[in-house]
Amino acid sequence: MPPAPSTPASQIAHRHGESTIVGVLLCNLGTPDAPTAPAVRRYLAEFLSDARVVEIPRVAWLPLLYGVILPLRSSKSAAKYATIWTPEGSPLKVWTERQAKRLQGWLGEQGHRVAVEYAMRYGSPSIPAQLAALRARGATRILVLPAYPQYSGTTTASVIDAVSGWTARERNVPELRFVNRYHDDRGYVGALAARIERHWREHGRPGHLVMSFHGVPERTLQLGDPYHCECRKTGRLLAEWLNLADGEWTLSFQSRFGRAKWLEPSTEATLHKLAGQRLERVDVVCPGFTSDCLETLEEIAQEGRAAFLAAGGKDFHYIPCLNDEPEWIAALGGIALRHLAGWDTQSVPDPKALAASRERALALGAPA
Ligand SMILES: C=CC1=C(C)c2cc3[nH]c(cc4nc(cc5[nH]c(cc1n2)c(C)c5CCC(=O)O)C(CCC(=O)O)=C4C)c(C)c3C=C
Ligand SMILES: [Fe+2]
Ligand SMILES: [Fe+2]
Repeated sequence: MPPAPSTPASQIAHRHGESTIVGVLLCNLGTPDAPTAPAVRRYLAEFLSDARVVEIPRVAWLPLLYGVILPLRSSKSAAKYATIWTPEGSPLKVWTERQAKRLQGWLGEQGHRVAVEYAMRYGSPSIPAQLAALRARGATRILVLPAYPQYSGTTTASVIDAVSGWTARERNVPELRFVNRYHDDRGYVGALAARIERHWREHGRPGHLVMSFHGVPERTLQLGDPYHCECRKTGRLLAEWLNLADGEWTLSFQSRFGRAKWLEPSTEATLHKLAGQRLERVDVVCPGFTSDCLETLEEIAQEGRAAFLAAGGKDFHYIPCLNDEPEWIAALGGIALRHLAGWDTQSVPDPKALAASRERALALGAPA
């Protein structure tokens, strides 16, 4: 909070010397406030007018967005959201909020004094609002932790843009660090493997595992976006961890949008192909999504299942996302701590340790 203009200078100086804290901002994509056409329209308008997401010149794209896409898609999408909505709200928001709370708890248990908040790139609570909230809690150093394990210009870089937009308007900018990726983090891949193995202990192993990642236009790969390579690496590491042979798993890309060519193979085509192979069962996991959301619960668990069964597939299991699994919270904590290295996050010092260090200092002749 900036001091009120009338605050005496002596008090301002005092406030600037107040104790500080390290903040962590867990940033996810965002989701509508309600499963209704107007709320979905507001959300999609903000999301799809981000030039990081749709890389088409604004003069060509905005008339198409406002004239065709929003009028057609908002109510169709709202009907899909209605099928996954929970009493507490949109699953993406519910899980992200829970992850932030659990991460705060985990870091506290490890003896770290850190303020954790969550934010949404589109919709609420916004990144600027939550950076301001961390500031209000006394954070002078902030780690920005996107909920995306694989870096993409369409997602991770857009979070960085939003943070930069906020700092451009601030006078006393906190120290900032960004986590750009953790696609090959042992904690993350291990938490995914634990999630899948638990499913297999309860239900047996499937004939085939599909790892479905959110797609992006193929052009982004040609332009140097590392997303495709990072998805492939996550897939390979996960398959190794699960001891899957080459023919036992497929990596695919879902959520195609628009007419351009997107990364392949598509999840839809992959499920269609597998349905024809007389396998006992196919499981689908979505490793790029750390929280269940519309893309996993509706597109995969509902639409994907229906398409697979309609094409002659026998049995389909959707394996839920990491959500608030304890292994995942510990992995997130490990990722945060590695990026916080050198920033003092220790809890209020133990009075005994303080007294002992004062004794040592006095013995060395330091002033009391
Ligand atoms: C228009 C192009 C899109 C790109 C590029 C894109 C990349 C991308 N998205 C995610 C994660 C999520 N996307 C979600 C929903 C969603 N995505 C797009 C479009 C693009 N995404 C749309 C239009 C929508 C909205 C839903 C719809 O109308 O179909 C979600 C779920 C949000 C929720 O509320 O549950 C997530 C999560 C990633 C990781 C990514 C690039 C790597
Ligand atoms: Fe998306
Ligand atoms: Fe989708």
